[in-house]
Amino acid sequence: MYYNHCTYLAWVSKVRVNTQAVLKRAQQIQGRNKNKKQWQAAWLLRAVTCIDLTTLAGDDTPGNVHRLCMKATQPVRYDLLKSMDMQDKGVTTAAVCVYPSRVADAVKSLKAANSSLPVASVATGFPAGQTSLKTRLEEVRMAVEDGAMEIDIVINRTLALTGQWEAMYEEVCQFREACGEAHMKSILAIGELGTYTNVYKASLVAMMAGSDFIKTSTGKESVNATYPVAIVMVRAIRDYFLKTGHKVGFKPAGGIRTAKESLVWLTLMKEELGDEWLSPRLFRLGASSLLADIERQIYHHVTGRYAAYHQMPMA
Ligand SMILES: O=C[C@H](O)COP(=O)(O)O
Repeated sequence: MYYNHCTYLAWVSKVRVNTQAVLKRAQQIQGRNKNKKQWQAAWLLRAVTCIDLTTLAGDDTPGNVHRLCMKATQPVRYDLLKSMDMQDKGVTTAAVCVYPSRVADAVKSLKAANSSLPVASVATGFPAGQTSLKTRLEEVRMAVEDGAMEIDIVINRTLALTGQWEAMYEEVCQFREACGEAHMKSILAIGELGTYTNVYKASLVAMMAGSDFIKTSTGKESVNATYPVAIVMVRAIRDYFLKTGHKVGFKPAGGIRTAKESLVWLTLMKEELGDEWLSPRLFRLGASSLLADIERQIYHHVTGRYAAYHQMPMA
């Protein structure tokens, strides 16, 4: 057990979220992105280092996973990095993220490239989580066995929506155990949780059960990473830290496509949780199509012109 049962149940049952305050704060944060132009490239590079570069498609093959891995190891064109004197700083994304059946391909590609980038894998019946517990646990173990160092589990929304928080806690504890040494990120699938109060409660339960990160979405729900939901989740992280001393990371994911959005996410982390949450140890951006726009903005910063997407290697 990661947390005293009775204390945690009492805490979860008392939770109430003030929706108006959350919406107001989210609005403020979006207007707060006033990074000075000369610092923007540095912030964009910071965003790159926090990306879990993702492919989660039915037509994933060893070939496109290999390209993804190569892009993750060299996410920004060498000439652009050189112009910013960053070519020797080892700029990579934080991880690559793939389906369990593609973990071995990603591990092989990164190893061949002499890269120590971690492979993350979604598991536990991603995205819906509607398979037997036995199957979900086995999936985690197999992904770890294939070399995944990070596992993105999906929580059981049925348990959350029916208020079975203790049962959810027990399940996530079992996922934690199945992960072994691998880091565990718990995906709440906020688009299916109904209320902000449920989002806060699910965040608490996931953290109490030993999650290293809590993550907004699978990218497959109709509502994914929104700023109001992020406020609720990062406040839960802050409250949990103040109460227990444990620092849990945050991963917004799903529908994040533009450099501008990545800057808002960084601002949100800095203002709500502080500078320590601005590094890949405690912050990730889960995204399949964000890097191209960031690289274009960096190109613009360096050259004063915008590049066409085809001028950037696959992102
Ligand atoms: O975990 C990552 C998400 O699945 C990525 O979603 P996205 O394809 O909308 O960027």
